[in-house]
Amino acid sequence: MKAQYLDDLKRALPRLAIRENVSYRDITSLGVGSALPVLAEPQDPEELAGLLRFTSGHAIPVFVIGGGTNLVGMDAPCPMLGIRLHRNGFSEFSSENGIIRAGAHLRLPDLTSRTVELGLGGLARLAGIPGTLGGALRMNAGANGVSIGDFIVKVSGFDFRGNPWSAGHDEIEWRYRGSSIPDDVVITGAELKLPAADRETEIAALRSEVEARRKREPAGRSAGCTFRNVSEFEPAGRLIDQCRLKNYRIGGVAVSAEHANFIVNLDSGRESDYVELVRHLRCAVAEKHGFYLRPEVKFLNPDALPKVMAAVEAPKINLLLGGASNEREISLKSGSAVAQALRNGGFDVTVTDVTECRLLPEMREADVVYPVLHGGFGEDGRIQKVMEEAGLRFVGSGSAASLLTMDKIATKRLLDRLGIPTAKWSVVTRDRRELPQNLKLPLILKVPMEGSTFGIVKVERAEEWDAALEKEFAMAGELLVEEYIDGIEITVPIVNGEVLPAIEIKSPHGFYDYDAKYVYKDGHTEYFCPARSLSAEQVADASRQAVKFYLGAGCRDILRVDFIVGKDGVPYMLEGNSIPGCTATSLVPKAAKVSGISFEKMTATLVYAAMRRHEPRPEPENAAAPASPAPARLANKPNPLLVKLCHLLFRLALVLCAVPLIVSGIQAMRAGYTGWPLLVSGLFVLCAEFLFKWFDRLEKMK
Ligand SMILES: NC(=O)C1=CN([C@@H]2O[C@H](COP(=O)(O)OP(=O)(O)OC[C@H]3O[C@@H](n4cnc5c(N)ncnc54)[C@H](OP(=O)(O)O)[C@@H]3O)[C@@H](O)[C@H]2O)C=CC1
Ligand SMILES: C=C(O[C@H]1[C@H](O)[C@@H](CO)O[C@H](OP(=O)(O)OP(=O)(O)OC[C@H]2O[C@@H](n3ccc(=O)[nH]c3=O)[C@H](O)[C@@H]2O)[C@@H]1NC(C)=O)C(=O)O
Repeated sequence: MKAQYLDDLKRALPRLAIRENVSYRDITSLGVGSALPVLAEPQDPEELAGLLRFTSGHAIPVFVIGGGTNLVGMDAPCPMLGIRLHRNGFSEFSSENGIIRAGAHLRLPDLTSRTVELGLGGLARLAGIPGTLGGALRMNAGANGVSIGDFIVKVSGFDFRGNPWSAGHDEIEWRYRGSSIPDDVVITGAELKLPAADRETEIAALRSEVEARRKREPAGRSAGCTFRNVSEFEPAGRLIDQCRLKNYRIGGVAVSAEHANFIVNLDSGRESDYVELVRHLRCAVAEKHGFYLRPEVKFLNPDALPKVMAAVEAPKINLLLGGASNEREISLKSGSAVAQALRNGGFDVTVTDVTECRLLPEMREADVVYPVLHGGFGEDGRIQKVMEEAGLRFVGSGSAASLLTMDKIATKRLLDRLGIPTAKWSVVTRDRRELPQNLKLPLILKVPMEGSTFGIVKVERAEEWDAALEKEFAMAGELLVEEYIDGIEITVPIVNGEVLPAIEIKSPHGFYDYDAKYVYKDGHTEYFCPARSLSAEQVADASRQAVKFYLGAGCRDILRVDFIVGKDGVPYMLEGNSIPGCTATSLVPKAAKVSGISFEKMTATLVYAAMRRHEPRPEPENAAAPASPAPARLANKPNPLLVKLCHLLFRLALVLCAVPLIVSGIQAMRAGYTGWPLLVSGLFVLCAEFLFKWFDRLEKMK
């Protein structure tokens, strides 16, 4: 059917090259679909501007087509007018003062070989990309770790109303396979700055890239990679391949036998076949790997992408970050990194910066809540309690285990109970502040409820004790004191009950404080994974103790357990972290990577662990969410004198009850009555305490 506006367009722009019913086989590399009703090919910027003024003035929808190497045509007639820049007016190539000016119609292989001829480097690794510069810029085309955006000085074009548009490198956000160049812009050219390079070397690099690509990728008709990679460690091609779907065919299209992320048109493919196959691959990968692949190709049909995405729905995750503790900044970084990893895996992620401990609507709406909060209410069990009470599924330990691992004094008590070696320790308060006599200097003073090494002070000499206490009492009224253990610091991550390789930490400060952990990044603190200075037995020993603590404390999903391996070779446990950091310098992702688990896989696995749990006691819909009370410190030890006094009084009360019973029993028996029940009851009451103690002992015997 002829487009109604066509005659008016021809009258308005008589020189404009217009083609009707152009087969998608002629204008796209994949070649599925029927034919594009109208294709306009402006020959210079002025004609392009005129065309855009006409289409916007007549409300005619348009789309831009470059080399067509990433496009999927449609079976039904396309309601949009296609605009393709004509070779004549948009293939400029010039070089002046180190700046290359190139037209948007130039194909990347052409652009690359011309720059290499001029002795310029940088682009050789992009030499095999078949699209035009325009398409490459819009999608920030890349290969082998290099993207076109890296070399751009300025991009120029026209917006869809026909007005000139341009933007400098820094005004554009260059993403993996995407840029912030507005959708309603036709790119006409760009300026690039390339480094000088040896011509012969670059020519050789270019040839080897083209050759490698020829071997790796299918020769038939395709639109390049179908899906974006989840990450460089989770390439879509491998994920599909592992589903054994090479050669899988629907109608006239099939998964390439050479590279599973390519779908090839076997000559008679329809758009509907292609969409069905993309849906099938997406479902298969979701089922086997738990990732929700996102298409890289562009569908002309506006209904196609929603249909593909509807094939399998990704879980909704509400990621909590920020918090109100000292560690807020770290949580913002960790949380953003986790959110990005989950998005790379195709999850539907909403991010909430929480500053108060309460239930929020987005938490209820999510399938899983993923708290990445360090310290404060995020890690001491309060937010977990709120979620448990609302029956929400969330990643990480529950409220009781969170509180236990956050509370350094409670942790010490548990370590003693479980027989896990730990530094000798004591507790000081404002009332009992003297240097514990049973501990040897140097000592470490710790604020019990702080994380990330906040509030840790080392006391080398007795004279430093009072000053150190003053500093620490500003943060808490009760402090943990422990003997300093000279040795090698290691940390053992546990993810879903699986122990990951231990990491050895070498801090420039002697001990791993906040600065060493976050401020100096990789440059100053050194990490070795696997640990380089310990024997396999020592690492195995630490791993066993870490698991003992993980189970003993009732933790789940994720835990990082810190140790110092002393000069005696014993791993002394310091503490557990139930929400360990996930920044660039964080340790759990490092260890996961060493054991072949990508960050994306690790975060996805944690989401699934939470999804499998059933949290009981759901609250009624829209119930008001009470602010959570501050947590009671775990096992706060009562005054021992008071306990002793109560015990004595209890014993006295027992004797006072027992004596009248025994006396009455004897008297009754003497008088010829059945007094023995009274006598036996009295004796029981008298012996009750000893009986309880005896039963307790029997129960504890293994
Ligand atoms: N790495 C590889 O091996 C491969 C990479 N590719 C990449 O795919 C992309 C395809 O390039 P190409 O074939 O030229 O593009 P296509 O013709 O396939 O068009 C793809 C999209 O690019 C946009 N586009 C194309 N030209 C322009 C322009 N002049 N101005 C504004 N937007 C434009 C359009 O986006 P919109 O619809 O949003 O306007 C269009 O939908 C490139 O990035 C290419 O490098 C392709 C195959 C293999
Ligand atoms: C093809 C495109 O870009 C390509 C680009 O050409 C190449 C070269 O740098 O790197 C990316 O492919 P890719 O990640 O699949 O790279 P490859 O080197 O082919 O494969 C990655 C890994 O997956 C494995 N792999 C790949 C395909 C397969 O069927 N089976 C398999 O196991 C490979 O063995 C390799 O270990 C880009 N794809 C994406 C989605 O980022 C495109 O954008 O259309």
